[in-house]
Formats: sequence, C-alpha cells, structure tokens
Amino acid sequence: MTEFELIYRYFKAQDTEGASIEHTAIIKDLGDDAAVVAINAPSQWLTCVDTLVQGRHFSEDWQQVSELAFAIGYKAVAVNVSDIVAMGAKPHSILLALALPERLANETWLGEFAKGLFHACKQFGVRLIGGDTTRNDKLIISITANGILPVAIQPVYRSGAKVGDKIYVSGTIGDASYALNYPETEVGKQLAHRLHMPTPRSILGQKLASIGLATAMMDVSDGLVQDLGHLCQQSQVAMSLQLDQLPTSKPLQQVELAERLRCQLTGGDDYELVFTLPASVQLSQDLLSSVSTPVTCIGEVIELQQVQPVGNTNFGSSAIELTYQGTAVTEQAPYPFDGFPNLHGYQHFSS
Ligand SMILES: Nc1ncnc2c1ncn2[C@@H]1O[C@H](COP(=O)(O)OP(=O)(O)OP(=O)(O)O)[C@@H](O)[C@H]1O
Ligand SMILES: Cc1ncc(C[n+]2csc(CCOP(=O)(O)O)c2C)c(N)n1
Ligand SMILES: [Mg+2]
Repeated sequence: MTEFELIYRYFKAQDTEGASIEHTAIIKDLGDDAAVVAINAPSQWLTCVDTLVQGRHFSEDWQQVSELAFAIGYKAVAVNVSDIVAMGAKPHSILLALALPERLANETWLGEFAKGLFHACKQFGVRLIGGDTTRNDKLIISITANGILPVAIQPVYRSGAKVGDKIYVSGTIGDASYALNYPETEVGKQLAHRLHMPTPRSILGQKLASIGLATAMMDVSDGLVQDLGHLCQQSQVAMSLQLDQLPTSKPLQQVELAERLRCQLTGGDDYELVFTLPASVQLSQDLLSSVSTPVTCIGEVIELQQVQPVGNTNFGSSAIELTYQGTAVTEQAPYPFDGFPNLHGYQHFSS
C-alpha cells in the first residue's frame, strides 16, 4: 500500500450521516494542500492540538498497540474534543497527523484505528478535514481540533474564578489512573474503558457556556490538583477541596481510601470538566436540562494568600487546601493519608 492509497483508503471516505449544518461550511477537505472552511463572520473559531505518543500516552508494547487500535483512534479524537468543549465551544473538525510505523501500515491495524477515529468523530459531531502521514519507528498521533462558538456566547476561560465561587467536577474521577496503575486487578479491568476510551463532556461544556454562568472551566487531563492549580494561577485565587466529596465510581469505591484519593487527586487522564460557579447559582436539573452527565460540588474558591509569579511550577499544590470530613489535611495531620501526599500530577518534564 502506498502512502496515498493509505490516506484515501482509510481516511477519505467519511460517513456523511450525522454531518451538521456547520459542516456545509467545509468547502474542501482531504486531497489538496489545505482544507478550506468558509468563515461565518458572527462565529468564533477555536483551535487546539494534542499529541499521543506510543509509550507515553498509551502502551509501548506492540501487542497492546495492536489490540487497542480502535481505542487509540477513539481516544486521539476524544482528548481533543475535550479541550474544545472545555472552552464551551461546539466541536467542528479535526486534522490528523500520523507518524506510522511500517508494521502498523496494514489493513488490520489501520482499519480498526480508522473505525475508532470515525466512531468518535460521529459521536462528537466532527469531520476529518485533513492531515499528514509520515513513517516513524513509534506511533505518534497528533490531532488538531477546531470548534465554533457564536459571538454572543463567551468562551469559558481558566481565568475567571472568583473568591466564594463553588467548584464542580463532572462524572467521576480517578478511574483512568487506577486502570493505568493496576491493569491486572478486577477493579482495574472494570475501569479500563475509562482509560482507553474517555468521554469528553461535550453537551455539558457547551451548555455551561451557553447559560453564561460559569466563571472558569477546564478539562482534567494531568490530575485534578495540578490542573486546578492552573486555574488558580490564571484566576489569582486559591481553592479548598473537600476530599470526602470527590465523585467516585462504584468500582473505585472498593479501593483503599488513601490510594483511591491519590488516583483522584494526581492521576489525570479523566477528561472530566472542572468549573466554577458563583455560590448564588443553584445547579438545578432545569439549568442542566438535556445534560445527562452528573456534576458534583467538590469545594470552593478562597482568597490567595500571596500573589504567585506566573512561572511558579509548584503553584498547583500550594494554592490548594485539602479537607477531609471538615478537618484540614496537613503535614502534621495528614489523615486520611499516612503522610502528606505528593500532589504533582502528570508532567512530561520535571526537574
Ligand atoms: N509547544 C507549544 N507551542 C505553543 N503553545 C503551546 C505548546 N505547548 C503547549 N502550548 C500551549 O500551552 C497551553 C497549555 O498546554 P497543555 O498542553 O498543558 O494544555 P492542557 O489543555 O492543559 O493539557 P492537555 O494537553 O492535556 O490538553 C495551551 O494553551 C497550549 O496551546
Ligand atoms: C503508557 C502510559 N503512561 C502514562 C499515561 C498517563 N498519562 C500520559 S500523558 C498524561 C497527561 C495528558 O497528556 P498531555 O499533557 O500530553 O495532553 C497522562 C495522565 C498513560 N495514559 N499511558
Ligand atoms: Mg485541556
């Protein structure tokens, strides 16, 4: 199979079923030097890119890479959709840059990968409009995602959290991390789908932006505390998190408390949304009509003791106070931990 046969065979023919009205703006997709999208002036165009690397974002092991072809295609789309909806926008289209090992350039692997990719595209209403294919020793998938938002709706940034706001998280957290760390356990197996095929909270993110009440929002990719640290830094606030309120899936409830909390606080890979709302807002079923994802209040925004410099990489843990059943979790009294936990989340580089 040549490079061009590969592109046309696996990525050119997209199911048009489920294409949205906004997709009519795609004038040219795969096949030319660039995709062409008509700009509808009263809309805002959002764009982001995320890369998945073999051995870093999914297993190094070729057997696993083969078995997980569908899930890898799905997850590559899902993590990008997650960033778009974390701004409150509607996902529109993606570009796929693929560095493909020769051993995967075959019908079995590419067929499954493309199936997973297009399954996610259909589920989240995005069209593949272009990309790039190269050969490499390891599999690297880089996806650029685009989203749209009417000008009348404000994107929800990380920078708007205010003292007194309540902090909410969608779904449950810690599942993906547990599945990654304990894949052979019964609980790990029950949670494997949360690691391999995360669900971006598309409807919730868009709804929160459209009702215009969320003061800040982001998705949890690197770990709750580290990611909330970014939100604190950009909003110049601190946060108090109630550990007994963290939403926990049925399988994860079986895990020993301290280990479970470590996964929930630092694990990452959850792709849940965290957001802040003024305390006066009651998150009623009415307000979140059409949203099936549960949301849970996990704490509140408090005053920052001292202004933090932008480059302070330890900001995350220092701006976030933990309480358990009303009592502060500290170095001196770390219960329910034996010792105060390391709250760093996932980092590609750390010194
Ligand atoms: N190499 C780079 N060049 C330019 N901007 C970058 C680069 N790497 C990251 N950024 C920008 O820095 C910000 C934080 O990037 P990061 O990858 O941590 O995003 P995230 O949403 O927090 O995490 P995730 O990648 O898991 O979605 C984003 O606005 C991103 O566009
Ligand atoms: C084999 C393997 N090792 C580790 C992890 C965990 N992991 C990798 S990257 C990342 C943060 C998000 O990435 P980024 O910040 O690059 O978007 C996390 C939590 C995994 N999923 N698979
Ligand atoms: Mg993000």
